[in-house]
Amino acid sequence: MKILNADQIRALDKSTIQNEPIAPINLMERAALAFVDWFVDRFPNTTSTKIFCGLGNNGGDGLAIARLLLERDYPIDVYVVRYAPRESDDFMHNHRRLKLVIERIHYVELTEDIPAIRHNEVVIDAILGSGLSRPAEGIIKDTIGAINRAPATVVSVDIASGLYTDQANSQADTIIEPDYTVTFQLPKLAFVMPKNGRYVGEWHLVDIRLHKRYIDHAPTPYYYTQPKDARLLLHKRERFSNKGSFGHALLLAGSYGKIGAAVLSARACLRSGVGLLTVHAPSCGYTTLQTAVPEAMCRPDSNERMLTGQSEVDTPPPADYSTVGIGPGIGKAPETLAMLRDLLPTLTKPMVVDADALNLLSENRELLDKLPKYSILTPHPKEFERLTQTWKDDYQKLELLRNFAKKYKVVVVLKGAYSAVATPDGDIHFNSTGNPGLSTGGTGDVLTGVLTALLAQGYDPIEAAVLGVFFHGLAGDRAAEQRGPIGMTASDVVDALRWE
Ligand SMILES: NC(=O)C1=CN([C@@H]2O[C@H](COP(=O)(O)OP(=O)(O)OC[C@H]3O[C@@H](n4cnc5c(N)ncnc54)[C@H](OP(=O)(O)O)[C@@H]3O)[C@@H](O)[C@H]2O)[C@H](O)CC1
Ligand SMILES: [K+]
Repeated sequence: MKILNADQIRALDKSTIQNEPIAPINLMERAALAFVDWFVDRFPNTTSTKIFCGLGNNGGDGLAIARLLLERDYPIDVYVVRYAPRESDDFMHNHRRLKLVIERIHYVELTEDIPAIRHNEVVIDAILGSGLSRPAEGIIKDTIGAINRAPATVVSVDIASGLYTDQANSQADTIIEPDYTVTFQLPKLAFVMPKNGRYVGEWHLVDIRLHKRYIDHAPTPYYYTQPKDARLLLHKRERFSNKGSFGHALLLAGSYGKIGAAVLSARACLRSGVGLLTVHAPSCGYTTLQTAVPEAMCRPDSNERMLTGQSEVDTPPPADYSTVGIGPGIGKAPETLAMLRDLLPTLTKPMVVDADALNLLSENRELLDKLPKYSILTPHPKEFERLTQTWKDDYQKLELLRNFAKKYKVVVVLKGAYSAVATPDGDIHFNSTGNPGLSTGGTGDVLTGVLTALLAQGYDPIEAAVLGVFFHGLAGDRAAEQRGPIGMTASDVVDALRWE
C-alpha cells in the first residue's frame, strides 16, 4: 500500500471530486460517515462526546461527524475554535446543516471559552488536519494544551492537530496526543516515525473510496506492507520439489559466550524453509549446535573461541553456497575481521549482514564497497548510526537510509517499530507487524536466519527483506499473544514462525 505526501493527498482529493465525480460536500459526508462507522463500533451512544472543530475541511469533517452522531443519539457538544476570520466552503456548508439540528454550537476564541473536560468523556479532535502549514499558535495552541491535559479519551480525525503529515515537527510544537487516530484511506508518513508515537496513538484506516487510478499512478518512494501485500510475495511450493530446490545456506555465527546467537539464527533459518543449512561456528559451539539444531550441519572453526574462517573440516568455499548469512554473535576480533576481509571479494550472490559484521564494516569502511550488490543489511538504529552519522530527526534518518542503500546498492532493513526496508532504487517499505516484545535479545539473530533462508530459496532480495521482516514481526505478534510482550523470548519467535 502506498503512502502519499500532503500535496498528493490534496491532489487525490481533487482527482476524486473530478473523476468520480462527486461534489466536495458529499466526499466530506462520506469521510464523516466512515469515521462515525468506526466510532460507533468502539463507543456506545451514552458516551459524552466533545467535538473540537477548526475552520478548514478537517473542521468541516468534525461538524458533519457531530450531526451524524446526534442522529445516533450521542450526547455531544460542539466547539468551533475560531482562530481566523475565514472558513472553508465545506465547513460553512456543514455549519449551516448542523445549526438546523443542534441546540447550540460553542465558539472558542479566548482561553476562558475552553470547556472543562472530564475523564469519562471522549474528545474528537478535528481542529487541523493534513492542511497544517505552520505550528499551532494562540487559541489553537491553548485548546490543544487543554485537551492534552484532560483525562479524557481523545480520537483525532485524519491526523492529530498540529502534527505534520510528511515533515518533521520541531520539539517546541504543540500537538494533540490522541489515543486513536482514524485516518482516511492511506497511512500518513508521520504515523511510522518513531518520534511521533505519542502524537498518533493507535491508528486505523477507513476507506472513503478515493480515486483508485490516481493512487495507482502516484509516484512515491514510500510503501506500507499490509498482510495482503506480503502474502502475494510468498512462493508456492511445487509438489515435486526436494531439499535441493530450496538452497543450501551458510551461516557464519557465534563466538565464545554467544553460541546462542548461532543457535537462534540457525533454528530460524530452518523454520523459514531453507533446504540445507551449514553453520560455521567457533569449535566451542560444535556440541551445542549439533544438539540444539540437529537439522543443521556444523563446520567447526579451527579457533575455539572466535571465527577465523579456517577449519579442519573440508567443505566447499562460501561462494558455492546459495547464500551466506554473517553476523549473529561473531564479535569483532581481528581474526574475524580478517575473515570478513578475505570473504567479501569471493562472493557474488547477495548475502545477509548483521550485528558485529555491520560494526566491522563501520570501522573498516573500505569493505562496504566489497559487499555483493543487493545484499541485505539489518542494522538497528545504533548500528545504522555507526554506518552513517547521527540525524536530527526521523525524516533526516530516512534520507540517510535511502542514500546509503542507493550508494552501496544494498537493501537495508532498519529495525524498530515499523522496520524500514530501503532498496537500492530509493524506495522505503515500512513494515506493519511486530510489537515492543520484540525488543529482546536474540530477535535480530532470528531475523538474520529468516532472511538467509529466503535468499537461499531464490527470493529476490527486496522481496526477501519485505517478506522476511513481515513474517518475523507476525511471529513476534503471535509470540506476544501466547506469552505476553514482556514474557516472550527470541526462541518463542522462532517457534511462532508460520509462512502463511
Ligand atoms: N484527503 C481527503 O481525501 C479528504 C480530506 N478531508 C479532510 O480535509 C482535511 C484537510 O483539509 P484542509 O482544509 O486542506 O486543511 P485543514 O483543515 O487541516 O486546515 C485548514 C486551513 O488552516 C490553515 N492552517 C494550517 N495550519 C495552521 C495553523 N497552524 N494555524 C492556523 N491555521 C492553519 C491552512 O490555511 P492557510 O492558507 O492559512 O495555510 C489550512 O488550509 C483532511 O485532514 C481531512 O480531514 C475531506 O473532508 C475528505 C476528503
Ligand atoms: K485533526
